[in-house]
Amino acid sequence: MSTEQSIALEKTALGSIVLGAIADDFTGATDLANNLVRGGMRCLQVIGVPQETIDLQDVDAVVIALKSRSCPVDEAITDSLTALEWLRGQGARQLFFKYCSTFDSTDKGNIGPVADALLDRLDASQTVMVPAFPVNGRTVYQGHLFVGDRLLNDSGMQYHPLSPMQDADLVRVLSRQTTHPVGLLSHSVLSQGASAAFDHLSALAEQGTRHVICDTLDEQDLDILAEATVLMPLVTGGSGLGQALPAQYRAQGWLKPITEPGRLNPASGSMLVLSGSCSTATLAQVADFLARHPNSGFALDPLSLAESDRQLEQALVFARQRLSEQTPVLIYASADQEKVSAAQQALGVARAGALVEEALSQLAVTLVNEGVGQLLVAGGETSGAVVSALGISTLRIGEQIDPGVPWTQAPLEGREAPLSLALKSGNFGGVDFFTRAFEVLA
Ligand SMILES: Nc1ncnc2c1ncn2[C@@H]1O[C@H](COP(=O)(O)OP(=O)(O)O)[C@@H](O)[C@H]1O
Ligand SMILES: O=C(O)[C@@H](O)C(=O)COP(=O)(O)O
Repeated sequence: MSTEQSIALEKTALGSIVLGAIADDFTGATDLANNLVRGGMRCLQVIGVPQETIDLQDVDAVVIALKSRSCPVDEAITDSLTALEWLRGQGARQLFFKYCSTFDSTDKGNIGPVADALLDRLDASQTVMVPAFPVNGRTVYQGHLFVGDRLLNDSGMQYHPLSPMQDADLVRVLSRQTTHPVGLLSHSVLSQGASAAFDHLSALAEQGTRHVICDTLDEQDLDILAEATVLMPLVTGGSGLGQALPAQYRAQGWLKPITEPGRLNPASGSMLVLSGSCSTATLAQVADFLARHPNSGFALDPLSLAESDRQLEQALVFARQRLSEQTPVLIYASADQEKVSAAQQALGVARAGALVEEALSQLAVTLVNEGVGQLLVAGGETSGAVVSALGISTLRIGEQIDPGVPWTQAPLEGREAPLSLALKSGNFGGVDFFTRAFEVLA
């Protein structure tokens, strides 16, 4: 650890929580919170930077969910720094900047600029970049990100509506987003263990290498990385590292023995799925749901939404009728690459996305008010829009449905029973996710 790192650590080592995390989207935040809970931490997820005092007495980790993945760079930096200051105010010993396991970003950012701003504010000289999430097939080798057996740029992510990933070489991708040197911790070093990894990071820090992309093939590599980086003021990456860090915090004596995660209240109310994700896994989940539940799905189209409110009203009528039959209902804008491109060409990328997010948010608010109690939202940006519209401020983490996606519960103003809510990352979950999720809850 460099002197700068130890000074920064000292500054953040005074208070109660162990880990403070800043997630660049809501599904990513839930994914990380889920893995921290699975690692034995008592974790609270908050939506945006809390404006009121929160009781953190029985909390080891706070994950702040931001909607900063696809917004303008300056906004992402400001929001992330505000979150950082709040977390430091709670005494976080380590900070974690959570982004997507598929490194979703553009040449402008926001991963590089936000990481730089956080490092500057912490007076720290280096951080690691560990996007891998092996249990969901995201691995990194020689700095190249794989999804299953495909390179990132051949995985479907090259067609993402907001952050198309057309380059799998993360050193090169990040080098376009920062003026600082980007290095690699290769698997050949990692396989020699935590002290070899630590020495390599220190040597790179001495040469001025600020960001280090880390190869990661499996859970064992994540354990090694967690051990090598536990004393860094700031780590960055996907939720895989989040599952490995708690054991290291425990080894440092920072955590109490493993606690049973608290159970959520029994779910109640009708079942609704809102999907604005166009990722490959979601498209298959939509198709599977429609095959299992004929006549229980309603498709939204941004081109129609742009014309008038008619389609939104029709969706509402449809949902009300089906929900009264006590079966899960799906309302989706999820569409294949061709349809998404057509909408984007006609309306612009931002407007097409915003129309869908706005429509799904309005439906969520109305239908939750009318009795939906079990809500599944597919898509990171989509979840950000829906959860914000519902005015939710905190989430308790419950049972995992599939790796990276737990059920959560959120208190809602003016309502006795909390809302059961699952926020599904675009590419996570088995093909029958939209059906099985409700069975898990039952
Ligand atoms: N049919 C469509 N045409 C254009 N954009 C769409 C369509 N359906 C959804 N979108 C937008 O695509 C984006 C998908 O992003 P997101 O919700 O983060 O999903 P994922 O988790 O799969 O990345 C959202 O902004 C959403 O509003
Ligand atoms: O790390 C991951 O892959 C997820 O936690 C995540 O951030 C996914 O984002 P979306 O696919 O946009 O939901």
